[in-house]
Amino acid sequence: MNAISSLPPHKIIGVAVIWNKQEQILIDRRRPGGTMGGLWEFPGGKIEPGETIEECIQREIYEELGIEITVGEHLITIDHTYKHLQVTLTVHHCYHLTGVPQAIECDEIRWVKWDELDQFTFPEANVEIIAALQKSKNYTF
Ligand SMILES: Nc1nc2c([nH]c(=O)n2[C@H]2C[C@H](O)[C@@H](COP(=O)(O)OP(=O)(O)OP(=O)(O)O)O2)c(=O)[nH]1
Ligand SMILES: [Mg+2]
Repeated sequence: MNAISSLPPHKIIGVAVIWNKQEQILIDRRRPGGTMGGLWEFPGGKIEPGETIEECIQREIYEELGIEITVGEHLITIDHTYKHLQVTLTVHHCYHLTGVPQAIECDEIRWVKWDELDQFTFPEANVEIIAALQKSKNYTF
């Protein structure tokens, strides 16, 4: 195998940190079995051709959870290489507008406080997202 064919696939992902009025964040549990099955994540998914990252996030959140959100400021962009997969996660703060979140494409969903995130197991790439989030919250309050 040469160097090119051994490169893992690269996915460009829009990711949402969705806040509600109670200052909670929405997390979802990935379905068992698949890539990173059973781990918790911030909802989101792959960008489609011609889409901005904000449009991608809004579409994915409607498809996965059936809710409307406003996409707000950029939090962080993470490039991470897993064993068989490379991801670029572009993360935005988002605000819940309407609809009750439904587990359409995941196993389970939960609203949690930012300081409860440590109690859930996320993919490796999320360590930096959670650190950025906790840092920004510490500075806000
Ligand atoms: N949505 C989301 N994905 C994450 C996070 N952290 C993390 O490493 N990822 C990875 C897991 C997936 O490989 C990818 C998300 O893309 P996706 O949801 O479209 O991927 P998937 O594997 O579920 O879908 P597919 O390729 O089978 O269609 O990014 C996170 O916090 N949120
Ligand atoms: Mg997804």
